Amino acid sequence: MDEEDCPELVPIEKTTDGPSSQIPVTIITGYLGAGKTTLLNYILTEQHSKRIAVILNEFGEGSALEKSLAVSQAGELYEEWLELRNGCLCCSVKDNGLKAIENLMEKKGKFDYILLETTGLADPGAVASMFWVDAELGSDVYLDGIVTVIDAKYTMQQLTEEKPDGLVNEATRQVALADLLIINKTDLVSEQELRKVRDTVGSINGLVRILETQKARVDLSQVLDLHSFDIKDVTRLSEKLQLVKSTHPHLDKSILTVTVEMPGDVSEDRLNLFIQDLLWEKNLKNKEGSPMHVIRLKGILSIEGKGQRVMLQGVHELYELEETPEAWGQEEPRVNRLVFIGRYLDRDILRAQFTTTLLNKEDSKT
Ligand SMILES: Nc1nc2c(ncn2[C@@H]2O[C@H](COP(=O)(O)OP(=O)(O)OP(=O)(O)O)[C@@H](O)[C@H]2O)c(=O)[nH]1
Ligand SMILES: [Zn+2]
Repeated sequence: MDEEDCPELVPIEKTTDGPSSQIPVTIITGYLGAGKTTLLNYILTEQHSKRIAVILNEFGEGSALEKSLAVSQAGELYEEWLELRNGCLCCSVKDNGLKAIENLMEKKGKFDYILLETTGLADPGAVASMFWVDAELGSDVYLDGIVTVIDAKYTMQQLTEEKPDGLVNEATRQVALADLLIINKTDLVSEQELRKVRDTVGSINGLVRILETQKARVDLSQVLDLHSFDIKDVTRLSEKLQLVKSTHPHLDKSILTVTVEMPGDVSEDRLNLFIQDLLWEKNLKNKEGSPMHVIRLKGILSIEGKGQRVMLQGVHELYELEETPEAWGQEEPRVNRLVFIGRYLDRDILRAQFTTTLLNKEDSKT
């Protein structure tokens, strides 16, 4: 096999006994200056009963915590964790936060939630993927969700920014990967501008839940414990996937959401081939000949020989199929629902291609 073409990625087998014994991590992402640190400072200073550990990518100007933390500022990387009055822990790092999480785990027992801020230009997919592939980290923590903060005033400009290499820009990637989207700085725009932002981000990511804020003042319960990647709440996921509609592009060359729904059972082998063709080989093309580029993939599947619903999760080239505790009912029609978020996606072609994973009568005879 040609090693160059084929990434060394395999579907992940879960080795732990589920998320219950692990600490949830929420990734907070968003373009430069959108309000990520404001959100985290708000959470840190707010009274709540949770013991949250926060990893800031670095302290911005005028941060409420800046003064107290200057004391522990040693070198490039703050190794020191500051314990706040409300029981939270805080540190700041300059590189990606995974090292910080590893160090943090030495303080296990002192906190029950981790919030990780990425830098404004980070690809949250890359950060998210690390939780999946880093087995050592993965046994201590699990990814709860990706929260993207956007700036109501500048987001349209950021989403349309052209990258010289023709790649998807960071702002769009962050919106595409979000499980929760916070439209911040609503004080700076009119109701009309806000509606445009809402419609545009909704056209990119048809799955995302949207909140609107000033100074990132959110209800914490809407941000934490989303269970976006695990099988904790399959019923809700199934219902949610039923409601998601394919979207129409609002911006040139934009990313959009495509949904495919098909009754029947799929063959697990053919399903893996379909996903790998799409995510790894990238040999599915749209009508114009551009290779489809999937950023986020989610689904509930009915796999041959399995009594339980199977959940599909994908971020960039990584994906996972996991059997859920929820069984198909006796009389219930078995149906597959998939949601794709990405660029150059063509619904008809995806549907046609997905059909090849379905079992027909011939198959079931053999
Ligand atoms: N007008 C207005 N300004 C806000 C709001 N929320 C945050 N800001 C300001 O926006 C600036 C950037 O906020 P940060 O929280 O540092 O943004 P960030 O996303 O962490 O920025 P980077 O880490 O540098 O990418 C700060 O000066 C905030 O005070 C808001 O709702 N309205
Ligand atoms: Zn920040």
